[in-house]
Amino acid sequence: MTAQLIDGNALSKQLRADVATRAAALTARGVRPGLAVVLVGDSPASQVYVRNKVKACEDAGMHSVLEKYDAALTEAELLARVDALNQDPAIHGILVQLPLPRHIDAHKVIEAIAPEKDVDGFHVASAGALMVGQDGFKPCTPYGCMKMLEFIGYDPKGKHAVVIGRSNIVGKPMAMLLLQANATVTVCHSATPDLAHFTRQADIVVAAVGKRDVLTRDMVKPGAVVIDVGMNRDDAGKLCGDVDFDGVKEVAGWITPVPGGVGPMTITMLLVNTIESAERAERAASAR
Ligand SMILES: NC(=O)C1=CN([C@@H]2O[C@H](COP(=O)(O)OP(=O)(O)OC[C@H]3O[C@@H](n4cnc5c(N)ncnc54)[C@H](OP(=O)(O)O)[C@@H]3O)[C@@H](O)[C@H]2O)C=CC1
Ligand SMILES: Nc1nc(=O)c2c([nH]1)NC[C@@H]1CN(c3ccc(C(=O)N[C@@H](CCC(=O)O)C(=O)O)cc3)C=[N+]21
Repeated sequence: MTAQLIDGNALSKQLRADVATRAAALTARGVRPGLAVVLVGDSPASQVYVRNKVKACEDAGMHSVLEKYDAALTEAELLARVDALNQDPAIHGILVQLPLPRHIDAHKVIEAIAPEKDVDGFHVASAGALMVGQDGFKPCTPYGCMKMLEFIGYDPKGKHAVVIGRSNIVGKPMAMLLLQANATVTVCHSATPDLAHFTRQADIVVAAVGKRDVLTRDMVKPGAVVIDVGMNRDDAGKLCGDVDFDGVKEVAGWITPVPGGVGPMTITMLLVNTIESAERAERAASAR
């Protein structure tokens, strides 16, 4: 059996067209949706991602501001910038690219972002809202993974989902969203003794570790949906995920590629959250 591909580029194209329509409508009503992306330091990988985000914004007809700072920027200076963006009515979403240099406390910076502009969904208020089922921004990567399941018409209800990884930005919120969608969820991590024992039972596997070949074909139940969040480089320097794609595609029912899978969906959901934020800001202004 050969798995069907879940095309993150194709789904992104659909969803971004809707974002562009909403952006045009908002702009026509005098509210140009705006995203600020803040990058500290000059890691080449971050530069690429950040440029992609800004370009995606512009393509959707949204306003975007890229603020780049030297790695020596102090925490106080960064907090002051975040505060200025919180006050700026032209900005509806603020993204501070992670990781930050070691001398800056990332938690402190994320908590400084106004929750109504937290389009990354990383603020404790957003995480709390997700946990208790209230309105708030969902983290873009897991949100994008849920959209991919929806796209293929796969309802997680009653299914066993295994999430590999428990970070605050991917694994934990992914587990929460799957739980909300009525899956039975298992979360595995570096202290899980026999990963394959769990993944072999899974109808849905989400790999979010950051290591190549974490999931191989012997670990996958035939027909399972396999979502690969990982972003790694192989020995030749080529981009690859956490999943041994060539092996796993022979047993899985569905699989996401890297590149062209979850990565573009993350950027798409960032645009979706930003447009949603701008629409909320417009409603709040008209209610005043
Ligand atoms: N496509 C996209 O849009 C995005 C991709 N990424 C990529 O996704 C990957 C994960 O990112 P992120 O969540 O931030 O990473 P983290 O490093 O924060 O988390 C990795 C998780 O994997 C777990 N882990 C490590 N080794 C193993 C193992 N051998 N078996 C099982 N679990 C293991 C860790 O366990 P423990 O908690 O015990 O340490 C941890 O929970 C990275 O490759 C990253 O680049 C991230 C964000 C967006
Ligand atoms: N505050 C913050 N928010 C983030 O959302 C965030 C972050 N920090 N730090 C880094 C991670 C990583 N991340 C990716 C987004 C898109 C692709 C992406 O578009 N990938 C393309 C390939 C890109 C390439 O060719 O290198 C693809 O998979 O097809 C990858 C990774 C967002 N992150």
